[in-house]
Amino acid sequence: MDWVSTQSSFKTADGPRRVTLIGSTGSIGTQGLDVIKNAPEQFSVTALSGGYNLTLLAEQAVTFRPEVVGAAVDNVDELATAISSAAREAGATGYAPQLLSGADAATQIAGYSETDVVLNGITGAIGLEPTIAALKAGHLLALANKESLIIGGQVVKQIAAPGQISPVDSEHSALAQALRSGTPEEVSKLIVTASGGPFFGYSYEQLREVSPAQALAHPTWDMGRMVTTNSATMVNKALEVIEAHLLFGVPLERIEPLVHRQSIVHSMVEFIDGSVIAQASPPDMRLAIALGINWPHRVAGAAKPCDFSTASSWTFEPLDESVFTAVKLAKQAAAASGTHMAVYNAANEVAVEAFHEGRIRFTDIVETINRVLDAYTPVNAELSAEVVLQTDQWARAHATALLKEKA
Ligand SMILES: NC(=O)C1=CN([C@@H]2O[C@H](COP(=O)(O)OP(=O)(O)OC[C@H]3O[C@@H](n4cnc5c(N)ncnc54)[C@H](OP(=O)(O)O)[C@@H]3O)[C@@H](O)[C@H]2O)C=CC1
Ligand SMILES: CC(=O)[C@@H](O)[C@H](O)COP(=O)(O)O
Ligand SMILES: [Mn+2]
Repeated sequence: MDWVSTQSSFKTADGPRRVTLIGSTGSIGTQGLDVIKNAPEQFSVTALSGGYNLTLLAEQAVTFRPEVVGAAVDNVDELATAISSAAREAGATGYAPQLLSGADAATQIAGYSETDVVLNGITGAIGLEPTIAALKAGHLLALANKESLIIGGQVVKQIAAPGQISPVDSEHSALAQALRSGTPEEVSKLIVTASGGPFFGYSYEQLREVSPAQALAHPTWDMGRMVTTNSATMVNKALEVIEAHLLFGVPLERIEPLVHRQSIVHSMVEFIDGSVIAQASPPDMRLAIALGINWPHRVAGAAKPCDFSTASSWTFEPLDESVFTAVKLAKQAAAASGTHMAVYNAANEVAVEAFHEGRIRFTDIVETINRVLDAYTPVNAELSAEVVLQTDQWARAHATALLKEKA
């Protein structure tokens, strides 16, 4: 527990927090704006960064009136036109934000100085540069984009001040809350719960035949395409085990996945006296987002609590690691070197796209990660963001070539 302080020693502004949202048009981003809309006395929006959904981004901009708006599109005029037309439709006048566009817009916006908190809700390795920019600018980083921490590893940890990252991933928010119950020396185990995804109980042979539509039918959460697919392969749980290790400094052998089909207990900490502290709430990311952007303080009414007035059951069962090998593979990769997880993640991102394009089977996703890791030899260079990004590029190219051979 060396890094995310359970009480947060990181100094944030007193009073209302100014929030920058990276990936504002996605699942995390839109729920983040919902949290802010419901607590206007606690938060304001400084900057919004989206990808390609300019209609939604422009609507958000006109509603929340941030100082800066950015999109991934190449031409800034497209963004300007979208905002003018959203303003006209809403009858809004006199709003002229600073506009940014292109591949670098999210990073520039994450580093924009006039803010207190950056919610990073982008998907994938492209979140690394915004994560680093937010940390270097001295902002609290409410981190949903787990990939940036996992691939950045020690590079990100060295840039972050103690308590500068607040977890938004539901399991890590739960762990951070449970860890408030004891000292680092008193922690014996982190238990990371998993819904089990849509294919819980499937054999390997059954998994070979599943379709993209089936993989996107998550039993409990409504999320973006990448994280939903990762839940189905258990790559999401694999990434989350490594994320917990990096956030809380607990050794990998003392972090375990546990299937909990209801997604109500979001994770648990076992202490040395045999006590287990769990965090429970119905599956609603607004709770973790609200706590993340307001860390370490709770936001009243952020989400509904469990309803214990009617009978319900919570179940817990081990993950079948003979069928779902992603967690074991990630633990091996994370132990191998500081860049193996960048390879793991990049190979996964390429394979997930190929699966959704109908080019490979579901079981080929983890198989591809395995094969790219097997082919990887770390470069003999000091670990840096550049080395991580070069490794990411190598792994993408290698995975792409492997999948071409397969076709
Ligand atoms: N959704 C959830 O409940 C949870 C998500 N997470 C994590 O949070 C992160 C976000 O997930 P989620 O919200 O589901 O993902 P989504 O796919 O719903 O959203 C991704 C966001 O990133 C934007 N984006 C895509 N490409 C670019 C680009 N090149 N430059 C800038 N922005 C870009 C998208 O913009 P646009 O749509 O405009 O193209 C969108 O705003 C992931 O790391 C995920 O693992 C963690 C826990 C729960
Ligand atoms: C909501 C959230 O944090 C997701 O990362 C969630 O954990 C996905 O569910 P799985 O447990 O199925 O991976
Ligand atoms: Mn999660």
